[in-house]
Amino acid sequence: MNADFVGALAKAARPLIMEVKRRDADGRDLLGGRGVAETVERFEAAGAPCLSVVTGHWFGGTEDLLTQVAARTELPLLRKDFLISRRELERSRELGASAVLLTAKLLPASVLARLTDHALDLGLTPFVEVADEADVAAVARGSACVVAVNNKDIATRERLPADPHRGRALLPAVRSTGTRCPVSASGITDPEAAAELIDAGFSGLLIGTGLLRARSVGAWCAAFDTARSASAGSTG
Ligand SMILES: O=P(O)(O)OC[C@@H](O)[C@@H](O)c1c[nH]c2ccccc12
Repeated sequence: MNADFVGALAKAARPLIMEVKRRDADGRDLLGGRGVAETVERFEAAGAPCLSVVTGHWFGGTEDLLTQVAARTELPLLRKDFLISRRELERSRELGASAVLLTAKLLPASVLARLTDHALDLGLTPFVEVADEADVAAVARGSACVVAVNNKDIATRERLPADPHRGRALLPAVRSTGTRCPVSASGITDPEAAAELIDAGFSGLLIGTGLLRARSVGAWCAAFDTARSASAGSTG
């Protein structure tokens, strides 16, 4: 269905991209015995505007996981994988993705630009992940992209703890790409910290582990809402 990913995120009451991921970087199960259908239902019930689906094998993902999620929801889907070719982007669209991960750290700038253009030609939103200023400098067609700061490092296969300050420090550079949609991704587990990132100026957050491990996604989101209204009250 390839629905509008950025539009859905922009109008969401809770701008949380909720992620379906089978395992963490150390191979520990994240679905907690739930099936894909139940996981999608939990996220939809909590008002997710869009979902991320990890098809990357580091995290126990497969293409079939995207097919399964796409069969169960109309929400716009981000395919999270280390995509490196035009063919993979075409395949992502066939499988039902609306947005595709392009990892700046992994791709030479010219390839990143070419894949960004190809994604846009296919009607897919480029979700460009950056981790430092050099990555940000390589972003092409920023105004048409989601630009997401990854708080973890792919060089260590995301096994080391996240650096939550990375996003704040990089935000001015991220904005200078022209993106309408700066996102903070990875390692966000606590609703108060999530609310602070929105306060700091991110338009969306991508959260996998924190929500998959939450006993109740609804309660996590309610705590997020409370933390946001508390900070809105304190700033006037
Ligand atoms: O589970 P976390 O810490 O909330 O992280 C989500 C997401 O950012 C992470 O899964 C991710 C970041 N970069 C990726 C690249 C491929 C697959 C997955 C990812």
